[in-house]
Amino acid sequence: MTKLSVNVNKIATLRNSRGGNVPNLLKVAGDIQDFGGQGITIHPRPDERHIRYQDAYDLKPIVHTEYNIEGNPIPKFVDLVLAVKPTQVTLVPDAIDAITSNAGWDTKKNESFLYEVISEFKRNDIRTSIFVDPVIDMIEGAVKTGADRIELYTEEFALEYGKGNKEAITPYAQCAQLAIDLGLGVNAGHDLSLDNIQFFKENIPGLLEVSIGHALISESIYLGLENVIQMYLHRLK
Ligand SMILES: CC(=O)[C@@H](O)[C@H](O)COP(=O)(O)O
Ligand SMILES: NCC(=O)COP(=O)(O)O
Repeated sequence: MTKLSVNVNKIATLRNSRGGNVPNLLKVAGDIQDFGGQGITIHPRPDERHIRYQDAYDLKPIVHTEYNIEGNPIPKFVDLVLAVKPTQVTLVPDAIDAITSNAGWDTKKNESFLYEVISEFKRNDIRTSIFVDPVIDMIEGAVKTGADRIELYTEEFALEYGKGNKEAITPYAQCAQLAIDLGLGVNAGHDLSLDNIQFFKENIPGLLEVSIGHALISESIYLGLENVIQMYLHRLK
């Protein structure tokens, strides 16, 4: 079974745009789990433009499914994760000013750095995953970092699949199989959506978890809009 972990960054983006508490991030996280979501993912960025560091603490008692915190392991992030103790930490090499995650780790160049931070998280019983491009060398390098899992960075797949290029799945399927053969668990995320998720799932062996935010929240708006318009019209009669 593949678990669905819902990334709630976009809920925090909307909340922060007005400075109040609407939408209420904690309520949304609770509702997602009540509706069957099997995990909550957050990706606090250093500028706290969506998830604030305080949110990571506030969500801890709310998340009774899998709690996944993603981010670049700068000291402030490492301290946060060690204090919150989520189920899983996913390490992402995003630059401070990146608009969103845009690359996986070079697991060969960063092997000793990753090995050290991963060891610290593992000593604290936090499962570790590292964000990687679907490149065989990077999967081989990932094993040496001691990570429990990889998260395949799926933006390229999503882009190509959207253009009709189903062959784009091939490097992902090969890397997933290699990861399994080498003893790594396989997660995936970035730009997965209702359009591409079934094809991705059907073609990736041993897919343990997907984390989905941007598309899922957008789809929730599209699919909820008609209902809400009708509710307003009813009140305006
Ligand atoms: C790690 C990853 O793939 C990202 O998709 C991510 O967590 C989303 O971050 P933003 O919501 O800041 O774009
Ligand atoms: N790890 C990927 C994630 O959490 C969500 O990515 P996206 O669906 O917002 O692109």
